[in-house]
Amino acid sequence: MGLAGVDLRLGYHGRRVVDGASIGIEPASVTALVGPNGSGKSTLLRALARLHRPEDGQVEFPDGSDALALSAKEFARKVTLLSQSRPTPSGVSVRDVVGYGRHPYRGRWRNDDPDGNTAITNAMDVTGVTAMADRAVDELSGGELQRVWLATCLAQDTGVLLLDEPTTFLDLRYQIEILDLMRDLADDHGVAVGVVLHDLNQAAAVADRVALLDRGRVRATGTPAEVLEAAALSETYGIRIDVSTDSATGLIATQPVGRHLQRPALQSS
Ligand SMILES: Nc1ncnc2c1ncn2[C@@H]1O[C@H](COP(=O)(O)OP(=O)(O)OP(=O)(O)O)[C@@H](O)[C@H]1O
Repeated sequence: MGLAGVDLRLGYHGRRVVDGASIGIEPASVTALVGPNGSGKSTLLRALARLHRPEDGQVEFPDGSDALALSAKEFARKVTLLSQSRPTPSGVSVRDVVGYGRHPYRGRWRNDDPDGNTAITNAMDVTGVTAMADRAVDELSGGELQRVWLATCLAQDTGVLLLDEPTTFLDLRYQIEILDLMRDLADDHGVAVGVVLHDLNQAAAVADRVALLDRGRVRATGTPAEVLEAAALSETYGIRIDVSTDSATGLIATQPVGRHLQRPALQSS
């Protein structure tokens, strides 16, 4: 299961912010969306998740079927989005919030969802929130809450997982764990992962494919080595960005260059 946006035109109150963007979120693969603030990454991801209605263009599954034609429940069994801003419910336990992820499987009866408890337990386990299962979500730190929302998405058990800046608020350990988790989901479970990342080095490390957005258009798509290229990045972000390849790992490393790097102490080292 994957998902594609084809020639999407998206805007707010008549102002066009994404103009003819096409992007494929492939199964068993991680696709990273990168680009400057305001380039349209979140809007594009929200359109793929059907939370932003396109003015033009299609959202479709790999067989060409129209994702906009499914019922809300059918769509929610296939695609989920970890978005940047979700209102935090007050007085609701972590376990119950993670259980929200099961809504597409629940009907009128209690035992409509035989896989529910296992899905909830697994999702809490891999995101490291099991120990806080009985705490109220409005008492959690930003990073803890971020992991609970991720667990909610995982409990939804979809073939397409869209993540908008999932490492924001997280300490280094959980940033790395979430990148690891994305790879595991793609490699071991065939999930199509689409993720907005600001850290280009994280994008280079985790993604199979990168899409570089620039003022509402997809400027380049391809492997990290093809897309994370010094001239294109420097022009897109409006600062000098050096790019190198680690000879041992083959990983792309990007280094934005500012005056703070030109201090004598750094230059002599
Ligand atoms: N709810 C909204 N109403 C009006 N304009 C919006 C709204 N949300 C986003 N925009 C505008 O749409 C454009 C694209 O925003 P979007 O959030 O998609 O960019 P982004 O690349 O995700 O940015 P960032 O890196 O800052 O999160 C911006 O100019 C933004 O001001």
